[in-house]
Amino acid sequence: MELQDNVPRWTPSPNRSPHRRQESETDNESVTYSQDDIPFNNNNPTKNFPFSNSPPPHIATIEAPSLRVDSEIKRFLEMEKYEAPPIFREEIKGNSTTTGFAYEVVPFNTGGGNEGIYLTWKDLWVTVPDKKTGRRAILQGLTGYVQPGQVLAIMGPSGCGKSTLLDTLAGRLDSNTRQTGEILVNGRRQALAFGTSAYVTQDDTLMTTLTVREAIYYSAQLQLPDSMSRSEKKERAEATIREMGLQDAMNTRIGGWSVKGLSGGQKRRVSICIEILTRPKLLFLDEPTSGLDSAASYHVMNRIVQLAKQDGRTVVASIHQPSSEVFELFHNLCLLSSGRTVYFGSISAANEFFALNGFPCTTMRNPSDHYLRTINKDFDAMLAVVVAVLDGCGT
Ligand SMILES: Nc1ncnc2c1ncn2[C@@H]1O[C@H](COP(=O)(O)OP(=O)(O)OP(=O)(O)O)[C@@H](O)[C@H]1O
Repeated sequence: MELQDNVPRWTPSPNRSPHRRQESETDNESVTYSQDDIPFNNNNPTKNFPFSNSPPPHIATIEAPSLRVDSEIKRFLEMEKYEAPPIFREEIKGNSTTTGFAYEVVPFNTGGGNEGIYLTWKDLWVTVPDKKTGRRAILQGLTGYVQPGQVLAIMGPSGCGKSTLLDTLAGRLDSNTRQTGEILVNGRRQALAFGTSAYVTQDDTLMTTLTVREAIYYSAQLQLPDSMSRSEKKERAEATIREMGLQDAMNTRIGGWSVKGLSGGQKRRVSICIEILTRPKLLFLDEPTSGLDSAASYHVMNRIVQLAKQDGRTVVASIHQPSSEVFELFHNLCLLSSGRTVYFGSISAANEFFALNGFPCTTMRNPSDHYLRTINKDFDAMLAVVVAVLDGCGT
């Protein structure tokens, strides 16, 4: 199948769209789509899962998904269109044999001062032991970047590899995993210097008997360097509490299952506070909004985005199912499915990308719901059974 230059590799051509198949079996007819042509269809659930491994007959003509980076990142990665800083061009000259685009395209600052962190990864593979096949790939050739002042959201169905990608980038993989590919910090293969990054895990492991003030103060005393005086550490702790909007809860006990204390959202913010006390330039957040209602999620994410913008921090966050409001806070989106990149690019271009590929998001729909539902194939087997049963009943 011939592909147009500017469309992603896995794009089904309009002539081979499943929707067109339903309407006509002749390949020469031209078909146009409106937004309403391709809604999620409860009467025909199979229509909703274009990335099925074994699609039902009427969508069998879709190309097998060779999921790669989207056209947006490809555009970004084209050197001639990218105004690279001089030092960056020198780097490329010195590596003329380098073919990977992470080297060639990502703007970075090589200064060692207070500049932010440009993190890029290229052709990242992670495998784990597997009884049947020896090893199983859980990340398959991922490529992407995140830059200072921006928040990258890693999204995808459960088990697609979000936490694994986060762990890989943060250098926290389990010992039974194997990793290949490149991770570059400011354009170079180097380990993150001590104190430059922080990782907020999914679980809030906090001392339930402490108040917010105590938890953050003690953490500041323990984490901050000896070169800082006691009062400077106290000042830093207070500033951080304010940054995360916890000043009104300063004297509230954290609490747990037996003693009521902070709300779930406040606990998340205390966990984040503790990790950002040292002012890390790079922040990894695993599901920062898990267990939070949409208002609390918005509050937490909004604070994080503000912190990224105001201090030029680089933030990578895995996130399950953000509301529209939360989704719009992010700068870039890395959408994964079964360990592969489905989409990598700006939040604003994601809609165009899905529409271009025959799955436009209707205006009233939450875009993140739409993308996740479009790429999720976990329940295809069940849906195929349902369709077969319905067919058997003559419905
Ligand atoms: N160390 C490991 N050994 C074996 N399998 C692993 C390991 N780490 C991850 N996996 C598997 O890799 C897949 C991806 O896991 P991961 O936790 O990254 O997914 P996720 O997208 O974060 O999921 P969720 O949204 O449910 O938290 C899963 O099938 C998981 O079982």
